[in-house]
Amino acid sequence: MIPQKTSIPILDLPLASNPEVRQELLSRLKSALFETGFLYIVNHGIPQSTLSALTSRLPALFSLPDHVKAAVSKRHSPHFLGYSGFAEEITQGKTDLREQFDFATEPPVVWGRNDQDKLYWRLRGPNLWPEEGDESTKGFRLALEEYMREVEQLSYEFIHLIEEAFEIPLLVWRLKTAVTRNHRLKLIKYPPSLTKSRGQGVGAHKDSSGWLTFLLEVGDAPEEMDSYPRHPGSLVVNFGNAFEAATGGSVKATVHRVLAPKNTSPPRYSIPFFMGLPLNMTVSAIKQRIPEKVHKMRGRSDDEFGDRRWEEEELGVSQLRKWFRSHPEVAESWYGVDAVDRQKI
Ligand SMILES: O=C(O)CCC(=O)C(=O)O
Ligand SMILES: [Fe+2]
Repeated sequence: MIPQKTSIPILDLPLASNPEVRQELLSRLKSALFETGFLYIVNHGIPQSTLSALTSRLPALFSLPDHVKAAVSKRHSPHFLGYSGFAEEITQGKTDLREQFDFATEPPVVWGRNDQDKLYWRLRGPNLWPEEGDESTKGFRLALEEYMREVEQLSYEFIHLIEEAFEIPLLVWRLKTAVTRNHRLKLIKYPPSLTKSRGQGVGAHKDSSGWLTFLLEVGDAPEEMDSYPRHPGSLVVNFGNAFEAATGGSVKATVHRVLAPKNTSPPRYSIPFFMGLPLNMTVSAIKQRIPEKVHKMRGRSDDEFGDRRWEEEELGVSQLRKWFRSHPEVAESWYGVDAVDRQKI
C-alpha cells in the first residue's frame, strides 16, 4: 500500500500499559493522527497462530475452483458480501486488478422491520462462506472468525487510546453492542501484472467503509514498499473519511492506493478490517461530541479537506453510495437501475 508519506509512526502497544512511557506513546499517536494519517501497531497481541491460521490458507482459498467461488459471489448478496472476481470492482472509474472476499460482523438483519425501511439497512446481512475443500482450506471459516474477533477487540482497545489522547468520547459502547456492530473485513489477492507495466491494484482513495482501518499485510514487502520499513505481522492503521469529517479535517484520512505487483513478482495478499459505525449515525452528531480544541488542531487550508457534503446524512447513505459505485452490477440487480442512478452524485 502506498500512502502519500513514507515515514510512518510505529506504536508499540504494550507500552500503553507502562506508566513511564504511556505519555510518549500517546504523543506518537497524536502525531500519527494529525500529521501522517497512518501508523503501524507492533506487538498488538493477536497471537501469531491466529494470524498464520488465516494467512496460510489464502493462496488455497483464492485457488478454489471457479464454481466454488461463484457460489459465494457478491451477485448473490444485496449486502455486498462474498466474492468478487478479478477486475470486478471499480475505484475512480477504473477497474481494480484484484480479487476479494468481503465479510462482516453480521449484526442482526433489520431491513424492512418497523421503521428500519431505509435502503441502507439492507447492507446488513449474512456472510457467504465458501465451501471448504481439502486440508489447505479446511478450517478457513474458524480461522477467519477467530481473527475477526481478535482484530475487533483490538480496535476497541485502540479507540480507547485515541479517546485518552484527545478526550474524544467515541461511543465505544455503542459500537460494541450487537445492534450496531457494523464492521467489515476483506481478504484481497493482487495477482502479478500480465505485462511489464503495473496496473491499478486499487485506485487512489480514502477509506469510506469504516471509521478506522486495521490492515494486515501478508508476506514479504513488495517492491513498492521498499521506501519505508516493513514490520512483519504488524497492523497498519489508517483513518477513514468519517473520522476526518468528524474532526473537522484535523485527523487525516490519507489517500492511498496499491499498484498491481510486477509481472515477475508473486501475488500480494492483504486483509483490511474496517471498523464501522452505526449506519444511522451522522458525522455531524459525532462531531458535536468532539472537543473544539481537536477541531482547532487542523493545520491545513480549506481546500485540502474534501468531502463534507455528507456530514448531515446518515453514514449508511454514504456507505450505500460507495458500494453502488464500486459494484454497479451487484447494485443494479438488487436495488434496481433507478435506485443506483439516484445515488450517482
Ligand atoms: O491492500 C491494501 O494494502 C490496501 C487495501 C485498501 O486500501 C482498501 O481495500 O481500502
Ligand atoms: Fe483503503
